[in-house]
Amino acid sequence: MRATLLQIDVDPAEQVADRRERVAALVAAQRGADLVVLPELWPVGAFAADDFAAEAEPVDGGPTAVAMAAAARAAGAWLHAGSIVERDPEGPLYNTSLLYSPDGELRAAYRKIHRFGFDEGEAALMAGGREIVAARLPQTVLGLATCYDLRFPEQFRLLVDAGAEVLVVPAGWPARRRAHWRLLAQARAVESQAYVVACGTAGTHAGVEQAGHSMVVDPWGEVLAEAGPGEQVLTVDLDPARVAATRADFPVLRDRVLGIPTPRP
Ligand SMILES: O=C(O)CCC(=O)C(=O)O
Repeated sequence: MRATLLQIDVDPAEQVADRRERVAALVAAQRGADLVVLPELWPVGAFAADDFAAEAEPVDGGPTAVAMAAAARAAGAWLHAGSIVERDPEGPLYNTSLLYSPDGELRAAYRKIHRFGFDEGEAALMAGGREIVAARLPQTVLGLATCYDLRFPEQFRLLVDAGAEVLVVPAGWPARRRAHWRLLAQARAVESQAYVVACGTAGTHAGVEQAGHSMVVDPWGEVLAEAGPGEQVLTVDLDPARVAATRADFPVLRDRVLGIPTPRP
């Protein structure tokens, strides 16, 4: 299973509509990939909170959704289109990831559960999702999480319980915490005995330098491929059978002890 990560440079000098068109062409050019992955909030920038409301769009029929559905069709690949600022018809904004099949059908939408910003930015402006999302592909089962979610192992346990074998994590991770990015991606892979496909952005927007260094980690925790700091296309072959093999050879997930009550001193 060939995965291609598109680590996009989110440059505020580039208009959102221009970036959307450029990225759609880049996705469409990835023929031969089984799965193409984009980062978190690449149209607007994960830290461009002042622009969230203006750039918010619906999941059905919004400009990014339309462009990504067409790009998935052109590439003939599954497309995890990173995330958009979703404007729900009921009002709230969400940080929502979109997954398209090779025929351009929307197969899953995941609203980021853990909002980043400590009462500012995304945490103040967006609502949080309440649903664990896993999606079956012909080759494997994807588990969806976004950026800050990487810090919350309990979400990944629920994804494992939902059958996930490849954990896809689009991000807009700051360069300042690049060491955490690598450590957490490897930790989630080791504890889940699953692949982690972590795709971040490059460049600097809203004054926040991005970490880049998108990576694919295997179920043993080894980094199979890693990008540098700039815009980059990173392609890696995954073997979904390695997930079951790792879980069978070293069956820690089987040894989980559940239901121990939490003491209330
Ligand atoms: O957890 C972090 O250090 C970064 C999280 C983040 O930037 C985000 O979720 O947008």
